[in-house]
Amino acid sequence: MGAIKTVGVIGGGAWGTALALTAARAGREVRLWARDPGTVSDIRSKRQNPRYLPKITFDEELAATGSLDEVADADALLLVTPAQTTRAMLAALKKTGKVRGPVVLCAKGIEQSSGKLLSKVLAEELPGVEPGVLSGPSFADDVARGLPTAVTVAANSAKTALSLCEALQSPCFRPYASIDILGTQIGGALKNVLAIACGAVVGRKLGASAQAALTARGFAELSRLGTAMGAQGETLTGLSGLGDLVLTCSSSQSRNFSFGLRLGEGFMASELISAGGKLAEGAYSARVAVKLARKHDVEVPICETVAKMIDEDLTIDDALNTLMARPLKSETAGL
Ligand SMILES: NC(=O)C1=CN([C@@H]2O[C@H](COP(=O)(O)OP(=O)(O)OC[C@H]3O[C@@H](n4cnc5c(N)ncnc54)[C@H](O)[C@@H]3O)[C@@H](O)[C@H]2O)C=CC1
Ligand SMILES: O=C(CO)COP(=O)(O)O
Repeated sequence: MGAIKTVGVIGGGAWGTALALTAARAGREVRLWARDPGTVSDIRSKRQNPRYLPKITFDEELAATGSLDEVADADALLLVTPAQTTRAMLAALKKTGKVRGPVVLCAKGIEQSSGKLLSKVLAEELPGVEPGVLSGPSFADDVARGLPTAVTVAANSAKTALSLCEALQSPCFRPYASIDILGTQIGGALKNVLAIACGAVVGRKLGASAQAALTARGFAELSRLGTAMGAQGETLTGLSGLGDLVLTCSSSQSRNFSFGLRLGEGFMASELISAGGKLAEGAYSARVAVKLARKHDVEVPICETVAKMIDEDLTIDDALNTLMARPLKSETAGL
């Protein structure tokens, strides 16, 4: 593929808008598709997305539109709608008949109905289109404000990964190229589930030691599943794995961590989910992550506990008892 001059961003939420700004700062011509007409008009007329990025006014002018046709033929597309909408969005893109560049998956999750990674969903819906994955420790608000951020950008070929990195690089945004598409997706999907557990521990005031233990044991789960599925070790310890896990497990800026905080404070998951509120992808990925782990014969007790808190309203105290009462395990091989 040649140099990327135009970037189409699909999704006018916090992350889609932040990535559109990133591509604009990198000198690309950017077209941003948003489902909500109010978002399109706010971005066009006020240079703001008040619903998803409150109190931020952009220096950059973004060409926002409600028409997928106007975006689909860009040199590269960033797909930035929630993970569970990926298949429908790809089908809608296919209908335009215009997709020609790589499609970079920016959502963090696993398809609930099939247990498939989003790259597999892409291969099924738009066969022949080059896949990409963008993931790593990056809060949309930080990125939109131009704070320094580094992420992993993976593609099947080094050439495509590098050209995507060049298309997005700016003084405040540093992408690292990778050819590990699979591994780059696993960290993003699992860290959201693990961040819910860390938030719950903090919400229940169980202390910083418990939070650190959970983050480290969470990383063991992410690594075991990633390794079993074929991820590269450097990916799991890199930005999209350990990097994003550390960020999300330690900050109430994370929506997944905040969802967990509420669970720790005594709210039931069913109450929180029925009240709507901000997107917490981990609530949708927990059960399917457990199923994926079973398929690969891997133990993921923290993810399993989060899945029970979400699907069965297991309380934080019962969750803690379940984890602490597990049979003793060795931390190292050979014991
Ligand atoms: N916000 C962040 O800091 C980051 C988010 N992500 C990931 O990006 C993905 C999107 O997250 P955000 O933009 O933050 O969420 P958001 O809640 O801010 O925005 C979601 C956007 O998707 C649109 N949307 C919802 N359902 C839709 C559907 N059925 N069809 C089409 N559009 C639909 C909404 O209108 C909204 O524009 C998630 O998977 C998230 O994990 C990744 C890195 C950072
Ligand atoms: O993925 C993110 C940071 O890397 C954003 O995390 P939350 O979706 O939990 O807010």
